[in-house]
Amino acid sequence: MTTTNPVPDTQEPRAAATEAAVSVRDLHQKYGDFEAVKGVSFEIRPGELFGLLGTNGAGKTTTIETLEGFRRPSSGTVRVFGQDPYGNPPGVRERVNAVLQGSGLMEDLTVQETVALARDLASTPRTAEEALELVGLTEKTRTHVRQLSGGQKRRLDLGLALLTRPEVLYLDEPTTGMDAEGRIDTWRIIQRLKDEGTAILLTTHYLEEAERLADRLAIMHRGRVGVEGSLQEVLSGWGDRVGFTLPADVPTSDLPRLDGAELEVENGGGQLRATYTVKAGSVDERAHHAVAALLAWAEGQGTVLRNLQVRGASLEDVFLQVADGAADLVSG
Ligand SMILES: Nc1ncnc2c1ncn2[C@@H]1O[C@H](COP(=O)(O)OP(=O)(O)OP(=O)(O)O)[C@@H](O)[C@H]1O
Repeated sequence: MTTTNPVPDTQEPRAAATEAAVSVRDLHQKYGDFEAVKGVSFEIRPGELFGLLGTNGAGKTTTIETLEGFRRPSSGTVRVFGQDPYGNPPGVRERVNAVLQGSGLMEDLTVQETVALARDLASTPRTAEEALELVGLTEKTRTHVRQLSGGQKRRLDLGLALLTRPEVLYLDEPTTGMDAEGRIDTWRIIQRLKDEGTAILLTTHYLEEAERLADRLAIMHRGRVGVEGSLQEVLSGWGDRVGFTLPADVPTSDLPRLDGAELEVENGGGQLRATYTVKAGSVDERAHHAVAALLAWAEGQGTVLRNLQVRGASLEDVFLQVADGAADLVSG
């Protein structure tokens, strides 16, 4: 474990890396008759960041709130260090913290007063200086909360959550409202927490955030997980894209069919662009075979593949397919 912060001797040793810090098994959660979460399962180990992505209303916050112990599951189990977190019992309470969407900051307090108040409630907190330094608010100690920008308030929320040195940290859209610099700073802090062994559950609408930070991720839509796995697992299941501009004198119907590839033709700026999504064959070689077949076809036509591009699927491609309902319980 890489430790960039001093950890006092009074700290309990962190759980062994093989033991799940957080475990969610077939979680269902209902609001009255409406089922917001429909069978979600995942685990998070110490030092691991699990990214929970999804469309609006997919059930991410409901899942986090259940893990936090605000709600009992309608069915299924959630465990934090092997314990039921409902009601935030001792044994869970001291080891977990969260940055939630609606911050409970008191606008009339200064940053310093806010941190002091939170420290009073913690058993072995970081110093105020350390927490504020971690989130880049050292120069704002005397500023009133109401005078902080939206992004600075998110940083303060994170600083408060870090005071208790949580072993499990729930981050519900922690960088919403931050500028690009603030977001990158926050990613550094989150990376540091991971290196210290913190198990992190992150929800975000910024796909790049998940790409940078998540060891594993799931994309939810309407209460279900559409895809789950490491970034590489999630992307490799969705094929490589081979695209080119169709020569003006070649009709779409002349485009070749490739085994295991779907063809789409789009009109962009008066030009037709053909894109093959190649899913069949080995992940390492399928793009090569598709390009070779297309080059042979072009040569036979006496033409060239203009603006030829080859790329793997992006997380955005996968997200959009899940949101479209095209991905139904596909796992990496
Ligand atoms: N207290 C509640 N009572 C009834 N329905 C609720 C309640 N809270 C959430 N819902 C519904 O449950 C579904 C899941 O909501 P949730 O907030 O968990 O989604 P989310 O994935 O966090 O969404 P977003 O990305 O928009 O924040 C939504 O359809 C929402 O309207």
